[in-house]
Amino acid sequence: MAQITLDNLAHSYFPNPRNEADFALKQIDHVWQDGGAYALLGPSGCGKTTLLNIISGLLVPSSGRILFGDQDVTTLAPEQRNIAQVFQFPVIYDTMTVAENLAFPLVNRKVPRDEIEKRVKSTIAMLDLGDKANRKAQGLTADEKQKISLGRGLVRYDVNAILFDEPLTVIDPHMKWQLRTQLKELHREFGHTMIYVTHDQTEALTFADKVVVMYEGEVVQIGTPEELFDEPAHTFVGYFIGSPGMNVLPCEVAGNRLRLGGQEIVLQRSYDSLDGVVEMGVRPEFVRLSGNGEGLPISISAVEDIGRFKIVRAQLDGRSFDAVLPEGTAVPSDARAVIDSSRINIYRNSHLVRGLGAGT
Ligand SMILES: Nc1ncnc2c1ncn2[C@@H]1O[C@H](COP(=O)(O)OP(=O)(O)OP(=O)(O)O)[C@@H](O)[C@H]1O
Repeated sequence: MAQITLDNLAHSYFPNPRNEADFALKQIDHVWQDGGAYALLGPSGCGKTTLLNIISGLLVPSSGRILFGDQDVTTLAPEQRNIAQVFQFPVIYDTMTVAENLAFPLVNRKVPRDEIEKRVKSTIAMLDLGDKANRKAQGLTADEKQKISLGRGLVRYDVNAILFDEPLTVIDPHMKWQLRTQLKELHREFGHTMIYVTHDQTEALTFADKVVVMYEGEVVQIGTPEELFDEPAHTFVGYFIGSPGMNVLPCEVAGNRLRLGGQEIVLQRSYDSLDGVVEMGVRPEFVRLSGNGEGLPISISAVEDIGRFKIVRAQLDGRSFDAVLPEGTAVPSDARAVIDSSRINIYRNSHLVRGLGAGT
């Protein structure tokens, strides 16, 4: 296992990139700690696969270096990097049995026979493929084939890292949860460095200790699930994480005063004068509704009862604005929105501004 360092990395698929937009991966500096469980999360086209392929060696970056420990591996081929990779679709041998498929990466590396037997047996048990061990892969379902693919990554124990590229896409929803939990347990037990690419926030947040959020070729935040929820570093993270996402509204900020919806809110922190586009962000979970005239005027367009909570869809200052209310909370007919000021984040040009100290 190894720490993986991305040093000044950037990649363009164009031979002569002319501007930022020509880069699928803008400049990235990042260290993946040895033994960490990371998720690489972002929408389609943000550069996740490009980054993963650079780490695995399928792609040589246009600039920058990649290090495993102290070794510069930037130009090394995938087979020289000692990495296991699991792709979106099964990569297995149809004519081999399940057990033979799992043994294959170990046989290739000349692992002793009794060790191979032990590893294959425990991988089969973990993936619940016991009754299929001696069946040819050919006749198995897509789910089962993908489980073998996962197994071929997990059966190896001496790898620098295991990379997963949307590995559960073809897996049945119920099984997804089960496999994710198993991956997490495995990580706890063996401590491999794992990098898991997904565009699904639930997958990322349940699997990873640290989530790396990408947007338009850039890493916009690296944090624990809690950090991404409490203090999104970029408005995109606010939208993308959480369901519904964070409310983001243009506003004016002076010192510790925020003006929104024709009213003033006293903030907990104070801000120097902010130029550019200034916005406030607050999670719908930190908004309550009042029926006594307190709070900001809103107009409610829908109330969705989800069971354990209600989502109130509204407009505030001409922008969409959501509130999440606990089960059983009444929605007043002339409701106004009361925002927990300690949970307001301030953004300048989409990036979080931290502000100073507690407000007065
Ligand atoms: N081989 C290629 N040649 C040219 N452009 C490419 C190539 N592969 C990817 N791109 C472009 O690079 C950008 C990043 O793509 P990438 O596949 O890394 O994103 P992604 O986040 O993995 O998306 P998805 O979730 O859809 O796989 C996209 O604009 C894509 O069109």
